[in-house]
Amino acid sequence: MTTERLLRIAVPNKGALADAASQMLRAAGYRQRTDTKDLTLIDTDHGVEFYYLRPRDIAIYIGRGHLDIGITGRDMLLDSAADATEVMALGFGGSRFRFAAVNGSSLTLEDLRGKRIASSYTGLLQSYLDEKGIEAELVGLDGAVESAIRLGVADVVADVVDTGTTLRRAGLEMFGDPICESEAVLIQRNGGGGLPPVAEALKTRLHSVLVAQNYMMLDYNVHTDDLEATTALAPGVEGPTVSALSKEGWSAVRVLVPRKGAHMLMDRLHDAGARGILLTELAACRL
Ligand SMILES: Nc1ncnc2c1ncn2[C@@H]1O[C@H](COP(=O)(O)OP(=O)(O)OP(=O)(O)O)[C@@H](O)[C@H]1O
Ligand SMILES: O=P(O)(O)OC[C@H]1O[C@H](OP(=O)(O)OP(=O)(O)O)[C@H](O)[C@@H]1O
Ligand SMILES: [Mg+2]
Repeated sequence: MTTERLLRIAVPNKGALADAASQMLRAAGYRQRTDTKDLTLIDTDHGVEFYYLRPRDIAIYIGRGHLDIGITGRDMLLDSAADATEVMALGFGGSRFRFAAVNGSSLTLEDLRGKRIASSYTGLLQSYLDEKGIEAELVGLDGAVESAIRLGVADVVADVVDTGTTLRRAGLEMFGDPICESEAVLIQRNGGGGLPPVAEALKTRLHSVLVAQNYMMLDYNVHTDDLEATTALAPGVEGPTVSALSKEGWSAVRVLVPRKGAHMLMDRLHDAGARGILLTELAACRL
């Protein structure tokens, strides 16, 4: 009998992605560590082993073939230039990578020529500048990049922006187009061969969590005369489930609807004759 090896999965151990990554894996049915000092966790039921690592290092481990699959930020994957590729966007940890300078400087991309630009993402930054044909001096810093201008080490910064609070507090303004639109992504080695079969189960389960987050279940009752109109408004994925109600001439309808616009849809269904409309959360979902 052959025993399949465990699938080695990298998960951010700290920072902006760590909690949400573990939560998503839990929602997909996997065990997750309960003590943040644990470096690994084996889930034998699912044939997987989790390694909790710095998000910046995850693409390196995967690109060099020491781990199979993992969660990191798209910006970090691109910055690393590792031999790894994005498999699935995971819908959390959204941020933009932007240029910023002192308030009122009103710089443009062209003004970057010959400037000193501080960043923790010099790989990503250099590729962008090369693509735009701009030569500048890059100053690599580990973090808290927003202070680099005030401290005189750089003229401009390129950094991760979420709410923009950190930039505002540092008296900086963004300029130019976003260098990268990032979010948490599932990554694997380029080529992707040789993974244990449970890798496919992981992708399916994560996808099912995304669907469950993006869709809701809608139930309503409707008179048969209005059924065509209401099902046209909410056709579902493969068509709604329609069952007979004990009340003569009425049907019960159950249908999956996108979360976005669900309340607007309830109003329109009501106008079209639907009654007793219920909107409920999905815990998980396989389409
Ligand atoms: N405030 C934020 N909101 C959303 N995403 C963020 C935020 N800060 C960072 N990220 C994203 O999370 C990922 C990991 O960044 P994070 O800040 O956790 O790592 P780090 O800077 O290496 O570590 P740390 O900040 O803990 O020293 C990156 O893809 C980044 O774009
Ligand atoms: O737009 P905001 O909502 O303010 O978020 C952006 C800030 O969050 C991150 O900082 P982090 O706490 O990760 O520190 P670091 O810069 O040292 O990595 C990022 O580097 C920005 O500084
Ligand atoms: Mg950070």
